[in-house]
Amino acid sequence: MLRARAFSGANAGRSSGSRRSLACNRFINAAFKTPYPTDTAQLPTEAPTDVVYDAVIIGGGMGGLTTAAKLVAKGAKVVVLEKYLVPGGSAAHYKREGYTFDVGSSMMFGFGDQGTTNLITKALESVGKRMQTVPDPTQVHYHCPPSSAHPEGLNVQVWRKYEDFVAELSARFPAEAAGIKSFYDECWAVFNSLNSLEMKSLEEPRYLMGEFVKNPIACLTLASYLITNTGDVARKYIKDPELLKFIDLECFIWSTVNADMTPMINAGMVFCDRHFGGINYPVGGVGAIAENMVDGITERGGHVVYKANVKEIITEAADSSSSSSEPSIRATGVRLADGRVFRGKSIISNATRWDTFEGLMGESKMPESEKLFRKRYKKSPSFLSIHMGVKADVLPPDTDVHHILVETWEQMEQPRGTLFVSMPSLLDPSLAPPGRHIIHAFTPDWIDAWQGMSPAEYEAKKEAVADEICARLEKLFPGLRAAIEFREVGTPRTHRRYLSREDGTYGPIPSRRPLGMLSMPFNSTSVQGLYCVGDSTFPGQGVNAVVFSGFGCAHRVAVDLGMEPGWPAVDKAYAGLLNYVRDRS
Ligand SMILES: NC(=O)c1ccc[n+]([C@@H]2O[C@H](COP(=O)([O-])OP(=O)(O)OC[C@H]3O[C@@H](n4cnc5c(N)ncnc54)[C@H](O)[C@@H]3O)[C@@H](O)[C@H]2O)c1
Ligand SMILES: CC(C)=CCC/C(C)=C/C=C/C(C)=C/C=C/C(C)=C/C=C/C=C(C)/C=C/C=C(C)/C=C/C=C(\C)CCC=C(C)C
Repeated sequence: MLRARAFSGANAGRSSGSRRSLACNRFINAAFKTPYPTDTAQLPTEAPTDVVYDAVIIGGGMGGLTTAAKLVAKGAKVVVLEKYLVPGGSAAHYKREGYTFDVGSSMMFGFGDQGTTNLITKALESVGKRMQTVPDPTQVHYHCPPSSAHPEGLNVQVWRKYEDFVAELSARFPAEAAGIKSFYDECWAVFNSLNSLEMKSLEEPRYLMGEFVKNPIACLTLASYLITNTGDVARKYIKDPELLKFIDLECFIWSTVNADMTPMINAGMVFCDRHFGGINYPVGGVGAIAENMVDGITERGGHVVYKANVKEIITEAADSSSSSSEPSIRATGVRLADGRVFRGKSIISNATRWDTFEGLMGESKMPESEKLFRKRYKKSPSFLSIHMGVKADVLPPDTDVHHILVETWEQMEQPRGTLFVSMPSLLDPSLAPPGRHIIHAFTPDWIDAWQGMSPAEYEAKKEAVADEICARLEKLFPGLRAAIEFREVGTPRTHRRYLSREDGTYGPIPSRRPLGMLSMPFNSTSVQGLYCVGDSTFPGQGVNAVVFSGFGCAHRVAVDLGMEPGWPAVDKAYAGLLNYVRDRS
C-alpha cells in the first residue's frame, strides 16, 4: 500500500536513519537557531499601558502575528495580547518527552521562494527573518475506498511535480485523462493570476485599481472566478462519480467541506501552490514560524505579551459618518481579565468571530452584519488529535509524510470518518528522539460528543476512541499499536481550552452554497476601529490563508491610520457595494 519510490536531491534528508540527514539537520539547526526563549517563564507578560497603540491585537495566532509584523515593519506602535504561554495558536508546537509536536497539521503551503503567493516566506521577510525548510516530495498520499474500478482501494499520491501527479491520477482514471488535465489546468489559470498580484487588502480600492492597471488580465481572470465554486468547474470536465468524489476529498482535507462549497479561487491556490512552491516543512517545527515572527516583531519595537487574557473590547459612541446604518460605536481599547486596559487607534481580533462578537463585545452590541454572517456560516467541527511517539522501524522506507484514509465515501464528511496523518519527523528528525518518529493522527469531531461526562468517563472515552483510530491506522502501518511509546489524546474540549476557540472549531464553513470567495467577510467590521483577522475572515482556514488575511488586515489598518495612501471617499461606496453583494449571497 505504501509504494516505495526513488527520490533524491532536495529530498535526500528525508530518511531519518541516514547519517547524512542527521548531519545535515545539525547544520541546519545551528545555522538557523532562533533566539526565542525555550523556557516560557522568560516570556514577557507586561507591556506599557500608558500609551495609545496604533494597533492592539487580540491573539498571537498566525493571523494576528502577520498583521503585527506588517504593521511594525511600517513603523506602527503595536501590542499583541496572547492568552496562552506561547505564540502560534493552532500553528504552535509543544514538547513532551523529547518530542516536538505540532498542535495542528504539519502541511505548510506558501513557503516557497518565488512568486507573490509564498505568503509565509514573505511574512517572515517583512520582519527580516528567513527559515530553513525541508521540501516534501508529496503533498499527501490518499487511501480511498475500494470500487469496481479499484477493487484494492483508490490509492493516489500528490507528487510535488504537477505532471507526475496528473499522470498518476490519469492512470487511475484513463477514460478521464483529458478531463483531469483540463480541470487542474483551469486551477492553474487562477493560481497564475494570483501569483502575479501584490497581496494586499481586497477592500482597499486604491490598491485594487492599481493592480487592475498593472495586471488587467490577471485581475479580470480572478474577477471572473469571484463567485465560482470548485464543484461547478470539476463537473464541466469530469463525469466519473468516483473521480468527482476524489475531487470532493481534495477540497475536504483543507476546507472541511466538499467541492460545491469550496470557492474556486481557494482551490486554485491550494491545488497549484503544492506544485509551484511545494509543501515545505520548517526546520524545528511549525511553531518555530510563530517564534521567528515574534523575534522579528519585538526586534522592531513591537510588544508580544503572554498570559494576557482579553475579556472585553471597550467601545464608545462614535461619529455617525460611518457607511453603516447601525448605531455608531467605535472600539478604543481592550480590558484583560486581570483588569489592565490597553488603548489603541485600531483593535484587531484574531479570535474567531463567535468569540469576538459574542464573547468580547457582548451580544447586545452585535452588528447586523454579524447576524447575517451567522446565517451564512456555521462553526466547522473541531478535531480529535492523537500525538504519538513510535519506534521508527514501524514506518517502511519512503513512507509519505501526510496520509488521508477514507474507508467509505459515505463516511468522508462524518465525525471521525476521514483520518488525517502527519509525520513531520520524516522531514526533520530532530523533532523526535533517535530511533523514534512522530505520528500525529487527527480527524474532524464535534464538541457535543465530549460534553457532560465525569473526568473519569472523559479519560476513558479518549483512550477508547484513540484505540479505535489506531486500529484503523494498522491498515497503513501494520504493527503500529505495538510500536507506540508515547500517546496523548486531545479532543474538541482540548482545542477549546488551549486555543480559546468556541467549541474548539477549526473555523467557519458555509451553511449553504457560498457565493464563491465573496461570501466571506474581509477585515473591516461595522464597528469603527475594530478589525478581524484569521480564519473568520477571507479566505478562511489554513496557515497561508490566515497569513493572507494578516496582509490584508495590516494594509487596511495602515490606510485607515494614514500610514499608507488610500481613497477614503471611494472607500465608503466600495465597502457598501461589497456588503450589498455579500448580503444577497
Ligand atoms: N497545516 C495547516 O494548514 C494548519 C496547521 C495548524 C493550523 N492551521 C490553521 O490555522 C488557522 C487558525 O489561525 P488563526 O490565526 O486564525 O487563529 P488561531 O486560533 O491559531 O490563533 C488565535 C490566537 O488568539 C488567542 N486568543 C483567542 N482569544 C483570546 C483572548 N480573549 N485574549 C487573548 N488571546 C486570545 C489564542 O490563544 C490563539 O493563540 C486554522 O484555521 C487552521 O486552519 C493550519
Ligand atoms: C472586486 C474584488 C474583490 C476583486 C477583483 C478581482 C481580484 C483582483 C481578486 C483577487 C483575489 C485575491 C488576491 C485572492 C487571494 C486569495 C488567496 C491568497 C487565497 C488563499 C487560500 C489558501 C487556502 C484556502 C489554504 C488552505 C490550506 C489549508 C486549510 C490547509 C490545511 C491543511 C490540513 C488540514 C492538512 C491536511 C493534513 C493531512 C493530509 C494529513
